[in-house]
Amino acid sequence: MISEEDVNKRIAEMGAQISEDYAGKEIHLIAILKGSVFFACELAKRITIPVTIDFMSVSSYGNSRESSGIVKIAKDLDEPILDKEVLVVEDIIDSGKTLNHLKPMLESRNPASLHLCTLLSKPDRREVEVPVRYIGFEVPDEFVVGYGLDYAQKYRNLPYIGVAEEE
Ligand SMILES: O=P(O)(O)OC[C@H]1O[C@H](OP(=O)(O)OP(=O)(O)O)[C@H](O)[C@@H]1O
Ligand code: HPA
Ligand SMILES: [Mg+2]
Repeated sequence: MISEEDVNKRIAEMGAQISEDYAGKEIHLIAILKGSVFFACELAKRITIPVTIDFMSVSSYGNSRESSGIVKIAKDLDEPILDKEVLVVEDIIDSGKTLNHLKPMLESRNPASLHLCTLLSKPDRREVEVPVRYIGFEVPDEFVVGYGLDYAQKYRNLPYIGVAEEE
């Protein structure tokens, strides 16, 4: 669906935009495991202001193509986010349930600011609205894999975005 070249080009643009928007500040990236790790690493490399990074593990899809609706926190952040400029990094926003659950939880820890950044967004599937500051690509309603996105834990390592065909 999206070639390796196009993904990497877009991530470089996003990194430049974020560096400009947060000029003079430090940015604290929160990557949501596991899907966003590939994107978060590429993005961090393209940000030219000081960057720190932390990880949180939540999962609602398990091995299926549909969100269970239950957002399970398997690992919390290592560091407090009080007074930090926080950017939550996701690989995809689909129903919106994951971020809808996470955003108020993180905001209650009083960061200086908190915005969302996602490589992909699937607007046709949205069940709850979440305000997203940075979106790499809007994609149609197909189950996508690659660049961190899995189907039953596989295909995360593809360097491009593809579509998982129905069996
Ligand atoms: O907008 P939503 O419908 O909530 O879907 C988006 C979330 O689902 C995926 O995670 P998943 O639960 O599959 O965990 P994973 O990152 O470990 O694959 C993806 O990485 C997002 O975190
Ligand atoms: O399209 C998708 N692909 C992989 N994981 C996902 N999690 C939510 N939507 C998707
Ligand atoms: Mg997944």
